Amino acid sequence: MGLNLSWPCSQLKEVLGDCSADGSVLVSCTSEKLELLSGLVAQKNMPQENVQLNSGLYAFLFLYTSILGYKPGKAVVTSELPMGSGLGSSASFCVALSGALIALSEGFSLKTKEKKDQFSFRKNDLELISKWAFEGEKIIHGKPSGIDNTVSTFGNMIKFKKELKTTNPMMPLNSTTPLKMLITDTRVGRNTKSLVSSVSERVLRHPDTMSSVFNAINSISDELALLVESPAEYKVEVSEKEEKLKELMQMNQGLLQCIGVSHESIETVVRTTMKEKLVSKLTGAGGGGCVLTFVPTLLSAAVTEKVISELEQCGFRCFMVEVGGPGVQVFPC
Ligand SMILES: Nc1ncnc2c1ncn2[C@@H]1O[C@H](COP(=O)(O)OP(=O)(O)OP(=O)(O)O)[C@@H](O)[C@H]1O
Ligand SMILES: C[C@@](O)(CCO)CC(=O)[O-]
Ligand SMILES: [Mg+2]
Repeated sequence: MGLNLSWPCSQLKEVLGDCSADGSVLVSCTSEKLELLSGLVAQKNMPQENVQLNSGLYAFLFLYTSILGYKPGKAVVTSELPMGSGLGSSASFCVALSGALIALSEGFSLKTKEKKDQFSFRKNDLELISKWAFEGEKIIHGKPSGIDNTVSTFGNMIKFKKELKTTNPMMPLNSTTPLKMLITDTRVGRNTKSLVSSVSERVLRHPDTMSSVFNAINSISDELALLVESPAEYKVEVSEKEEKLKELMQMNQGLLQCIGVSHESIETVVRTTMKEKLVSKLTGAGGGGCVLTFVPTLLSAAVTEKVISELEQCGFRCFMVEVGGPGVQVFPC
């Protein structure tokens, strides 16, 4: 981001007071602490165009001082994800940071894999990292569900249901077929926090209707989870499965539009891809940001290129990805 900021450890201690930093003991950021953190950031007089980064800096200072205390250190952050675009950049940032800080914290030892210089976290550590990252997400985004930090930590595909308080809210899915998606970044900036609160306001205005829409979205998620785990061995089975997936994505986009998180730019992507019978849905909080287009196994390269070129002519940016991947990993430098 081209920012280079530093705070003397003595100043952090003076402003934030004595703390018994311990990576294994989770704490939440209180509003008083947030006020102190915002004071530390405000004195850097950052340019106005960077103001949206402030919440990330509060999360950074909170996680750093809560896990490592006032130990001196240098953190360099680089990212390939577009920020504030619905790809979970805020959670990835918090997970990567928490992972690195936990790995450096006292009394912590990483499990060494056979491969030289590659380390891995134990399951309990991953849970801890995800929880710390959730605390960071709360600073950035107000009321996160926990889905983004969970996926960023554990990787692969996860079915996540926030209300499952009694049991684990997450269930890893064993996907039987690779899923390819075209990501289109509309480059329309938006903010997860304000989008989520606009949905809450709509819920207050139309509680019954919104509740029915949420139920429908829940059923789509359940159906999708079953679908991705169902085996498909033959071409015909694969294409049947893909048709169902397309239909679920299409219905999901319709419902997301209904709760007010679509955007003109998102609808442009939906219409452009629809010309080639491809289905798209917004991702993350919506309101602009990124859109996912499902890429069927047998889609020809010519059609893919045609769609990408048309989307790029609208000023959008496209990336081809496969769903799933590893979660948090640590490599010593
Ligand atoms: N790599 C990063 N480094 C520092 N801060 C970051 C980084 N990524 C995200 N942030 C912080 O998070 C904010 C964006 O979070 P937001 O939740 O709105 O977007 P997102 O996570 O990309 O999208 P979504 O939550 O919808 O998937 C940024 O304005 C910044 O404060
Ligand atoms: C929009 C949202 O569902 C994901 C943001 O990437 C919000 C959340 O679950 O915290
Ligand atoms: Mg986010």
